[in-house]
Amino acid sequence: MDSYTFPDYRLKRKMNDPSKTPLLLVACGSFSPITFLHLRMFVMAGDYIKHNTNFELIGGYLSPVSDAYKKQGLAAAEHRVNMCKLAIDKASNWLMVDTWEAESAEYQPTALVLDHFDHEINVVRKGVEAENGERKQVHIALLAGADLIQTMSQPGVWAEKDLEHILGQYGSFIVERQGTDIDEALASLQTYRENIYVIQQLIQNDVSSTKIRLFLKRGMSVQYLIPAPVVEYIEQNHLFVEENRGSASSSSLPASNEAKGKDPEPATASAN
Ligand SMILES: Nc1ncnc2c1ncn2[C@@H]1O[C@H](COP(=O)(O)OP(=O)(O)OP(=O)(O)O)[C@@H](O)[C@H]1O
Ligand SMILES: NC(=O)c1ccc[n+]([C@@H]2O[C@H](COP(=O)(O)O)[C@@H](O)[C@H]2O)c1
Repeated sequence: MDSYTFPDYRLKRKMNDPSKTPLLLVACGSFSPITFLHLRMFVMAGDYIKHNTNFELIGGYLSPVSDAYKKQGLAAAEHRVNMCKLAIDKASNWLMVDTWEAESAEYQPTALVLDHFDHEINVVRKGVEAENGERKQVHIALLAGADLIQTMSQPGVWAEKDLEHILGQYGSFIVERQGTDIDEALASLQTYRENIYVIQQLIQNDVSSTKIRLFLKRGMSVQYLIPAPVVEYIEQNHLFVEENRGSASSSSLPASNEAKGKDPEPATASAN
């Protein structure tokens, strides 16, 4: 990780409304490959935040998981990072791709990933400018689909202290997802309810990376389901033609892979 630098070129430097609480959204995921829904999640959250909260968004990050996650269908981190960058390059003025997780040789649990952002934003950069040169600490939050929050009630996938850390300290914006009963998913997370914001998908879109990989494997087009430069990149690099299965196992991986019908891996999420 010698060459790693935290990207901050699209972070808001000064708040528009200093009476609000500055907020940063972080989406952790495989992005194998990135889809329009991954990007829509940020936009839906942006609308929700603007109309329903007292937060002011100062930026958003995609954080592709490390190759050590070994999930079925996980393309090499280098490709996943490149695809994420191509997806946001010209299409967004506030989203960035952070490669800290992807460049790590080891799997980084989500709690540690959020700590990394907290450090970069609130310790290194001392938050964001509010008014009269004064700086405000930025609230860091996890942006995720309902299926991810559902795994938080499944035994062995998340360490209890990680849940406390993620939902108690940081909080989460959850986008509804077809096939997941949000009330059921939140039932055992009531302690953290005031830190969990549920966003309705007013136009249902259930595109997933799994479906994209399946189409590609069958030689079907994925045009208009994922960004055009990503379609081009996949073609040029002959990605997802064969399902690439993770091989090695690691004791620090969460069991969600198994729970979601992915490569079974032994579990126990670590915590800080
Ligand atoms: N259609 C969707 N609706 C709501 N959330 C989604 C959707 N697609 C992805 N997400 C969310 O995006 C985040 C990143 O997900 P990830 O890359 O693991 O996506 P995925 O499309 O579910 O992948 P895969 O199909 O490979 O399991 C997760 O929090 C996931 O819940
Ligand atoms: N214990 C944990 O920290 C934990 C458990 C499950 C998933 N996750 C994260 O959620 C994201 C999405 O994972 P899945 O693609 O397996 O749903 C990944 O970034 C992964 O690292 C973290």
